[in-house]
Amino acid sequence: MKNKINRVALIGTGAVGCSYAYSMINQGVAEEMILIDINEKRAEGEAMDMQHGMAFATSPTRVTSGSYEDCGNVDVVVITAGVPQKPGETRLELIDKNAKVMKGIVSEIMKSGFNGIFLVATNPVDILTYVVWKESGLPKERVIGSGTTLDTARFRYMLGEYFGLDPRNIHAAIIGEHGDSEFPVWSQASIGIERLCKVLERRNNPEDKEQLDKIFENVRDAAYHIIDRKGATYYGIGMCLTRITKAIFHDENSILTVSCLMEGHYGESDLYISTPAIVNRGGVREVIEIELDSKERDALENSAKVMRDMISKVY
Ligand SMILES: NC(=O)C1=CN([C@@H]2O[C@H](COP(=O)(O)OP(=O)(O)OC[C@H]3O[C@@H](n4cnc5c(N)ncnc54)[C@H](O)[C@@H]3O)[C@@H](O)[C@H]2O)C=CC1
Ligand SMILES: CC(=O)C(=O)O
Repeated sequence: MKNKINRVALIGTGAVGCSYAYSMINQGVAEEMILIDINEKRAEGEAMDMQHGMAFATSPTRVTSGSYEDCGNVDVVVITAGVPQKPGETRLELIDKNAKVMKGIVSEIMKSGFNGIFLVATNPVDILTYVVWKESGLPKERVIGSGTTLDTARFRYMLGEYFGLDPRNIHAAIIGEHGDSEFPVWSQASIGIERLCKVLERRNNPEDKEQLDKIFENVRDAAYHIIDRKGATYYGIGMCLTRITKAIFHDENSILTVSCLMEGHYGESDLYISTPAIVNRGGVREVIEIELDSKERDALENSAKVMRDMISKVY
């Protein structure tokens, strides 16, 4: 029996969208990708460019450019359309422009009869994922934000560098807003199968505390540091979006720090925020409410307040 064809529509073929598409075709995650952008010529040119590398792909992906009408039979719509930050600008400052863009896009997509999973990356991602959920009317499980997947990946990478270990052995997460109020869950971090607090005890290195605090600051401010240097960030998020898409198409039940709807989790409701969640073919199978210490609980409350204030500006 032939396997089901995995189809993705990508809305926004700018730096983030194309990094995602390039990563997707190199990892052979989907059989079909439709590239859509308000700038139709750009989407067409990007599709042509990617098609021309297909002879060397691990497995073939049919890449085409198209329009919103083509979204009717795709499984996942990934949204990376909208304006990015300028140097020094916060993600939250993008809300007015990008909320308008998002509402227009979702309305067009829903007219196509789309009934799959939305994966949103446009910033401010937690707020815009809420907007997509509201405007689409789709079940919460099927509207996911990339959230702090990228921040968690940065965190694991930098901790890996510090301890001289493979980042895949670092089990630690950044949660809350994908933005300035995000925070690390130190209380639950582990290295391999050992709790981080035990590792630190054993190392007994007086510099560790200060260095770990610095690592978090560098993670939180990474986008600013990169934007100052090269104008935008896109490869990291491209790989994160590929990772989430893979968890969906391979029905992985993987735990990722995506942005999900809170329904009483952590005492919060009616907002999207990042927390570990189980992702599979149905989208978010379960939001995991992890135990936080009192400082982390306060940080989550603060992030949630930022989200609520921003949502009240849109609705
Ligand atoms: N969630 C995350 O971790 C990250 C999110 N981002 C966000 O991703 C977004 C995109 O960033 P870049 O790709 O660097 O920007 P870009 O300017 O390179 O690309 C944006 C694309 O969106 C298209 N677009 C704009 N309005 C549209 C509409 N109504 N319909 C269809 N397409 C439309 C533009 O034509 C352009 O091709 C930004 O909001 C940025 O902040 C960027 C990095 C990480
Ligand atoms: C731009 C952005 O959201 C990031 O690189 O984290």
